[in-house]
Amino acid sequence: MAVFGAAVLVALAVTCGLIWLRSRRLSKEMRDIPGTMGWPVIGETFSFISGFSSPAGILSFMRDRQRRFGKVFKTYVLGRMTVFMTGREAAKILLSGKDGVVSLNLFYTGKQVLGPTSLLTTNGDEHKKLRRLIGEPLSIDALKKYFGFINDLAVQTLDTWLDRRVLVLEEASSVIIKLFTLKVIANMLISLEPEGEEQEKFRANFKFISSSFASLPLKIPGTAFHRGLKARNRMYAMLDSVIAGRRDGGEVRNDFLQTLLRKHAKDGAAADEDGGGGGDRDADKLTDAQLKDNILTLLVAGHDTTTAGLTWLIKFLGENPEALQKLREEHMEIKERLDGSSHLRWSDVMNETLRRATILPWFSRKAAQDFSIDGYEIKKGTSVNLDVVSIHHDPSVFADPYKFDPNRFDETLKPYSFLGFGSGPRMCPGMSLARLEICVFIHHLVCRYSTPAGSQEIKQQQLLRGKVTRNSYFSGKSDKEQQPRSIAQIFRSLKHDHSRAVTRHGTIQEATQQQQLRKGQGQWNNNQVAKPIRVTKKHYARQQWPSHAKPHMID
Ligand code: HEM
Repeated sequence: MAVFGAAVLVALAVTCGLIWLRSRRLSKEMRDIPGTMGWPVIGETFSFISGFSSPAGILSFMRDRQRRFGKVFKTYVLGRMTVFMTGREAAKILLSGKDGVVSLNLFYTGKQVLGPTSLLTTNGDEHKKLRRLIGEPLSIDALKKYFGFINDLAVQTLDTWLDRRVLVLEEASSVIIKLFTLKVIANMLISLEPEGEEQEKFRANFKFISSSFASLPLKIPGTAFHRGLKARNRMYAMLDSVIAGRRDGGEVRNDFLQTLLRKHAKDGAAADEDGGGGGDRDADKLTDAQLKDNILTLLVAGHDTTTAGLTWLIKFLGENPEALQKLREEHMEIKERLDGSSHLRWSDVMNETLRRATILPWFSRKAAQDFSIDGYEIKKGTSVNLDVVSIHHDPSVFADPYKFDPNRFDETLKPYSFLGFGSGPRMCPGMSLARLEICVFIHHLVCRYSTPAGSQEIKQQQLLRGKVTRNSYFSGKSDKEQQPRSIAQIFRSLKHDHSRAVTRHGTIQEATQQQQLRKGQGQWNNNQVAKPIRVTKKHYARQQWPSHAKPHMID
């Protein structure tokens, strides 16, 4: 076993060394681009991680280098020579997709887990075709039918907080993921029931898949990558059986999978794994392999991001009572009008959250051809990253950029200045679903947890008294016993806890990435997003908290 371990370590060291040498050669070829490669093999990875972990987040790493080298600089981080660039002009070149200048740059582990026909592993015409075929069931109109399910689940999830005296932001995030975002997306894609054995199996497999995405590329039993691939196989077996059930005519559901199965059946029959045999007409149909790869892709890309968006939104609202009050007034009005068929219209607060939090801090691409930017030549094959955090905090576009000010979205923004959902051919196809989920959740949050009129000072008894049940909410009853809960109190504790987390570890996202590094899972994918840090019942019982997630007792 020890010999085997040593052999793996030697192989890893040799691979890292070779990658480093290749990167040095590339760096020499691009000697005009300012920047530093840092230490041999490690490069600037430690500064990158420590910048990431600072209160200012990745912005501190970027700002420091932008001051020294300018808007385009090279560095060696996370096992790659990479060129960071920022600004609206760079965004236009990298995101507009014009002339196929760049392609998406996913880590090896991500590619293997998501499969060769995922939206995230394809480029060019193949990618364009997939976007077209998959995008339709994610349009606003197509999503209307999920409103009822999302609405019920939001209410149920919020019910779990009703009797709490303490809410830790990381825990809130974990509840949101477990009870809301993951269930919404699994139900919307394949009608997975929110409770039961199948849901449990699905969640367990999904957890392995999620963590393998950002692991070391070792396909050895016991490693996160190996576990992830195994879980992927189990997930695909489950999808195969669901697909077979639908085709046998046993089950007809009103979900994403059914829409695609109906649309992409070959002459009324099933599409084959090979995707061939049907002539030109079938070139525009999805194969089963494409269907499965992309269901998994939507799951992976769709639930962590939405969870992070919701968590940050809760944090910012807690810190900005004025915005919270305005939002509450707006949503109380919506609530008056809500008759099951109205839609929620609200976006500024969410856009401002996505600007300040910048859930995907940089977008990773690979130069598909030589191109120039700001007078610098970028060679084909170079890893290039668009630093979105700096764009979102550019004072020439966003005055007082660190202020949480939803009103700034009342003005028309300059092109490529807000990239919360990206832009161009890779713009987020799940944007409408994410907006719907967040909007419905926040609607119930601000309507049900209230600050007593005219007072920001909430008494503990008010917080603990009474319970707003789902029925009483929908029946419109609002007697004192049913409206006493204070969102301000909860937010105050969230703010307290999160400011600690931010001070010690940067952001929720970074804290998680650090955890993964500590666990030896090494590198992460650039597109990785926030994961909850678990605070379990045991922690409460023993009063032992993960150091960055100590809860604040309200009383
Ligand atoms: C608040 C929630 C979300 C945020 C902030 C977000 C953000 C983004 C951003 C910035 C991109 C572009 C990345 C790039 O250009 O490299 C993207 C792409 C993507 N998103 Fe989202 N997203 C969210 C929710 C969702 C949901 C709910 C889904 C699935 C239903 C989803 C699926 C995807 C996919 C598949 C891509 C890749 C598209 C492609 O490469 O063509 N996202 N997302």
